[in-house]
Amino acid sequence: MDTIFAEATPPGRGGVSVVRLSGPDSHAVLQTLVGAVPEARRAYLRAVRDGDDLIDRALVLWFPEGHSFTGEEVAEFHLHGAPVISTRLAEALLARGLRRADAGEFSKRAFLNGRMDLAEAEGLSDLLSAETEAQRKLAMRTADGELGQKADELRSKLIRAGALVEASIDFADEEVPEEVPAEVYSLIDSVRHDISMMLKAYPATERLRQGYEVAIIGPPNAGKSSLLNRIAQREFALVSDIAGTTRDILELRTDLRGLPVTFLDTAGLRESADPVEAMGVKRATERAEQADLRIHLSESPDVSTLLVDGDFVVRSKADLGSGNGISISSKTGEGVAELLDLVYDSLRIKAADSGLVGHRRQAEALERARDALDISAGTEPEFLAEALRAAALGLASMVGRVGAEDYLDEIFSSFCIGK
Ligand SMILES: Nc1nc2c(ncn2[C@@H]2O[C@H](COP(=O)(O)OP(=O)(O)OP(=O)(O)O)[C@@H](O)[C@H]2O)c(=O)[nH]1
Ligand SMILES: [K+]
Ligand SMILES: [Mg+2]
Repeated sequence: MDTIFAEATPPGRGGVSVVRLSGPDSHAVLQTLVGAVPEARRAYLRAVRDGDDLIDRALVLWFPEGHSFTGEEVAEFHLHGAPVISTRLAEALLARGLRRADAGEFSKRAFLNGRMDLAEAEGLSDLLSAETEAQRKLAMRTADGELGQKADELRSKLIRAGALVEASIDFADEEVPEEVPAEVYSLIDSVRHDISMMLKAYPATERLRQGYEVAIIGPPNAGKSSLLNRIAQREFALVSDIAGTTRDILELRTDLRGLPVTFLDTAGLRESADPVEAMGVKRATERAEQADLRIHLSESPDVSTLLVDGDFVVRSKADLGSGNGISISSKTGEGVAELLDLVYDSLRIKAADSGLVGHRRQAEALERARDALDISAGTEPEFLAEALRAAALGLASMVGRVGAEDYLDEIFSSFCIGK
């Protein structure tokens, strides 16, 4: 392993800028730059010098091997937050043979050194990209190792069941038939139950992690773009009295009381001779079908073919006249807050079904464990033992204890530089 470094704080001016080093040369390089290396894991104010040049007076931390984020020797410089200072330090580090870290390389080293499992790394990546409170909570649980703990709990049950089965094989002789103790089946049942609960919650967890989509659809001139602008509280989409104004899908990312919700403004739905508008209508239809919810907006609500249970049928331009059902006016703002309440309530119910497994990779590993445990009573002990081993392997791969190689690049490249 070589020694890497990166600015851990975002580039630009700020109060403090943190530069982090990791690898076997960290101690030696730190010593050259600051003289006496600080006591482990304590912040010391030190003059950072490259020869005669005083680069900065900075807080310096030293983490010995085995006691750091990456598991390697790590040093941190908390510099004054001016880009010229971190650039000057980078120059001094490059001159001493250190290399700039790739995106996610610190975390990848932490994984390779057993400082975190793969699910924790995925959680960390989610945490860094979380935009709302609900996403933060979800990511924090995974980053904190909850999934790994769960996997260990289930694996130890399978290992116990496996040991009981092996014992029954060893003790069986020619005359006495092999008898699998009842405890084996109760252990398998309990693991199967927990796995199926986790898999059941997977789609809801994945949705919450990625964020929800709410499509605003309806005929041309219904006021869809006007509603989007009301929600955005700014002139985001083009509005005009010409039918067919919106063609592309516009995405408005919002934080709806802690839930990640992207509202989609779409082309007005109608048969159009204009090929460009027709493309817009096709896109609108396809995207609306995939959305978590649809707001069917029109001046005189009628049932659209895209209506799905749980959608909202909403009358627009309430300032121009009254009618039944949910109605809004994007001109006066009437009814918009109430509509957002309804959307929030509906998505909150979906979010409440979420669990811990929110990545396809994790779910697929869990499915392998589930499938391996699909065994009927009276299965030969040898087969049973093999099935238990396969299921334990599925759980181990869920947290990357085995078979992680294929995913490393994909997972860690999504991190930022310096993480
Ligand atoms: N009085 C009134 N007029 C509205 C309201 N909402 C939208 N309008 C008007 O209705 C017309 C169409 O509004 P848009 O928001 O462009 O409608 P749209 O559904 O996005 O239309 P397309 O993109 O063409 O499908 C514009 O002239 C808006 O000013 C409303 O609440 N009250
Ligand atoms: K319009
Ligand atoms: Mg529009």
